[in-house]
Order: sequence, then structure tokens, then C-alpha cells
Amino acid sequence: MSLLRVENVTKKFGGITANQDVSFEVGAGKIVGLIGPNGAGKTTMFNSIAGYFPPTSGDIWLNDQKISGLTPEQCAHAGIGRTFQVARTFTSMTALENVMVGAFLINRDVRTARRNAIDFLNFVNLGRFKDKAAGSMTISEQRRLAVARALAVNPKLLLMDEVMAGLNPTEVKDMVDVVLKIRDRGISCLIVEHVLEGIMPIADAIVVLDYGKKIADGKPEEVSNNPQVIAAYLGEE
Ligand SMILES: Nc1ncnc2c1ncn2[C@@H]1O[C@H](COP(=O)(O)OP(=O)(O)OP(=O)(O)O)[C@@H](O)[C@H]1O
Repeated sequence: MSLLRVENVTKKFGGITANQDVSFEVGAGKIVGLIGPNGAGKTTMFNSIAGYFPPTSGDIWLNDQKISGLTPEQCAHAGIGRTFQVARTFTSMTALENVMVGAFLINRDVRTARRNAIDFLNFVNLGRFKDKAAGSMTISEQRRLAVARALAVNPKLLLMDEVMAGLNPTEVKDMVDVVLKIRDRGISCLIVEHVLEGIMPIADAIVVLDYGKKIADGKPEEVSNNPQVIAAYLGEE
């Protein structure tokens, strides 16, 4: 059964069509990769799903709730979580405080938010760093912290934006393990990623965008053999 349904979404910025008539689905408990060359429209799609702006046309559904047009807060309450790079303003806060920012969105009780935040830090293997300033953590730790913060809003679907970029192979494997653990909790993951060796082995499906349009959608092995996909990536080199 599909958790997320993106139906014929077009997003225009003035004369630029960042997404053109894009449709795809994310099943419950599935991992879907959203890939494509630079400027293909991946971040724009995330922004439409997370309520940062409404699509110009088309609809987005989470289960039977239409979420296109909702605010980011309403989308979060509906069940959309999203990773952000640990923002500059949050770097002086501790790891625990960063995750509590997410936890507070759904629970205003400090003790409950704190307890939930500790659980999520442990979940991403950062429990021992709870009192460490986020800014003094490694890139790999900051990425997992961003995931813990997004999980703290109790999402049904987690949007992960390039959480593997710039990581070494061991760190990519750590992040892959976290993604698999998230999926095993029943949370679906939609992952924008340029690190294809991270996403391809674990994705149930890969959606490929190029110049705003969907050019492929299927199992990783089908998509990676698709001549249009190969041409889009070679064109980028
Ligand atoms: N707020 C905006 N205003 C105007 N144009 C925008 C805006 N956001 C994105 N665009 C344009 O839309 C197109 C798609 O951009 P988008 O950032 O969604 O691509 P992307 O696939 O995420 O790229 P990258 O892999 O480089 O992050 C680009 O041409 C971009 O310049």
C-alpha cells in the first residue's frame, strides 16, 4: 500500500519549471531513492512534500490526507519528517538540545521531550555525545544528529537530503545501517542522494529526475541499466 502519492506535480519558479508533471509513490515501510543530476528538481520536490511551498499544480497525498498546500508544521503533524543540515544557529547547542527541538514539536512536556530525545540519540548511536556541542561533532556525527532530530517528530515518512554526502566508506555504511533501522521501525524513507553506492543497495525503488521530469522509476538494477538514466548522468560529467 502506498504511504505517499505524488500525483502530476509541477512546480514553476517564474520561467523555470523545476518539476514537471512528476508522479511517483512511496510504499509503507519502503526505502525510495530520489536521484538525478544537479538542478534536476530533487530539492524542489522535497520542499513541495514538506510544505515549504505548494506545487503549482498536482497533488500530494499521505495515506488519505491531501498534504499539498499545507504549512510545514501541518505537514510535520501529518507525518512528514525532514532532515536539515545542523543549522549554524544550532551548532552551539548540545546534541540533546538539538534533538529536543524536534521532540518539542510534538510534545511540550520537557521531561517527555528529553526522554524521547535521548532515545533517538541512542538510536543513531550518539547517546554518549548527548552533552557535546553539535558544532564540535564530526560531519558524520552531525548527519546522524540531523536524522535523530527529524525522527523526534515521529514521522511516518522521513525525507533525507544528502545525508551521505562527504562521508568516507565506513561512515556511509554507518548511515546505511541507520536507514535500515529506521525502515525496520516501519518508517518509510525518501532519500535524495548523490552517493549512489549508499542508496542503490538498500532502496526498494529509485525515482530519477532530469531537468524537472521523471525519466525512470523502478528497482535499482533496472534503473541503473536504463539508457536514459545513463545518458543523463554521463551528460553531467
Ligand atoms: N526558490 C527558487 N527560485 C527560483 N528557482 C529555483 C528555486 N529553487 C530551485 N530553483 C531552480 O529549480 C531547478 C531545480 O533545482 P533543485 O534545487 O530542486 O534541483 P536539485 O536536483 O535539488 O539540485 P542539486 O542536486 O544541485 O541540489 C534549478 O534550475 C534551480 O535553479
